[in-house]
Amino acid sequence: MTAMTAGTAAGSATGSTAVAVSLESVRKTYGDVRALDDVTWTFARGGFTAVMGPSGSGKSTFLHCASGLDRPTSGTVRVGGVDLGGLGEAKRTRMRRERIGFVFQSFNLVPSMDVEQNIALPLLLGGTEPDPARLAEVVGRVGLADRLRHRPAELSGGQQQRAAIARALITRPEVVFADEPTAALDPRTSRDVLRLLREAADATGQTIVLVTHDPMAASWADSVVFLSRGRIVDELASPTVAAVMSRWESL
Ligand SMILES: Nc1ncnc2c1ncn2[C@@H]1O[C@H](COP(=O)(O)OP(=O)(O)OP(=O)(O)O)[C@@H](O)[C@H]1O
Repeated sequence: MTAMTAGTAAGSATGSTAVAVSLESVRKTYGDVRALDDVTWTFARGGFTAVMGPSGSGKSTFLHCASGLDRPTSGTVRVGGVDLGGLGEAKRTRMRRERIGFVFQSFNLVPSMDVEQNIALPLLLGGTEPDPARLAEVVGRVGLADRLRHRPAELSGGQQQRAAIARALITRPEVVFADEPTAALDPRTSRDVLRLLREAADATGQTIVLVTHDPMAASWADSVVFLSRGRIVDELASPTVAAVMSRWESL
């Protein structure tokens, strides 16, 4: 299969032309290893895209570079039109906190804080108190209203991930990056988490980029992009579990 050098994922299906995230000729090398090899891609606003590929194909590197957690060796990454490469560390940190949401496999909640404090953390770190109405809305959406005074260790894995999703959404970020968010969850709990991400795209026009190994999780997306050896090699629109598995076989 030949490498695709450009593409528009997900949100193109909605007719939106606004770009949430773009990568242009992005490379990331570690010594001799080309973890990302000339990747050019755009994520349209309001789309839900899954990123799949074999182990070592560059998925985490892709997510880290696209979200500003890491800097590419060369190339340009823009979030909401802002060139991340042109920002100093303080501005990049602020951009990540205010305009980008993150959800990780291991939840990454602060153990000493209760659920409400964890959800409000991006705002507290920025020196602002959460708006009570916004907090109530997000807490209601993830179904944790009766757990606000609990610490993470007192919650199930699914509840912890729902708290992490609320934390990712509290600032109304334009894009949410999720790295294997369902890998530690059972199928039913995984569905709850994926439904929340789907709703974030459908109801509030947020852009979702989901790295996953799981065809079922990928089938919740509008589109799947496949990475192989640091390059985007395929895209599948309107994915079904069977279609994802079939494409996967051909990678
Ligand atoms: N910090 C690093 N130092 C050296 N090599 C790295 C580093 N991070 C990633 N790599 C290499 O870059 C390539 C892509 O790694 P990456 O973690 O992005 O793949 P992945 O698709 O996310 O893999 P997995 O599904 O196993 O998590 C691999 O060859 C990996 O060994």
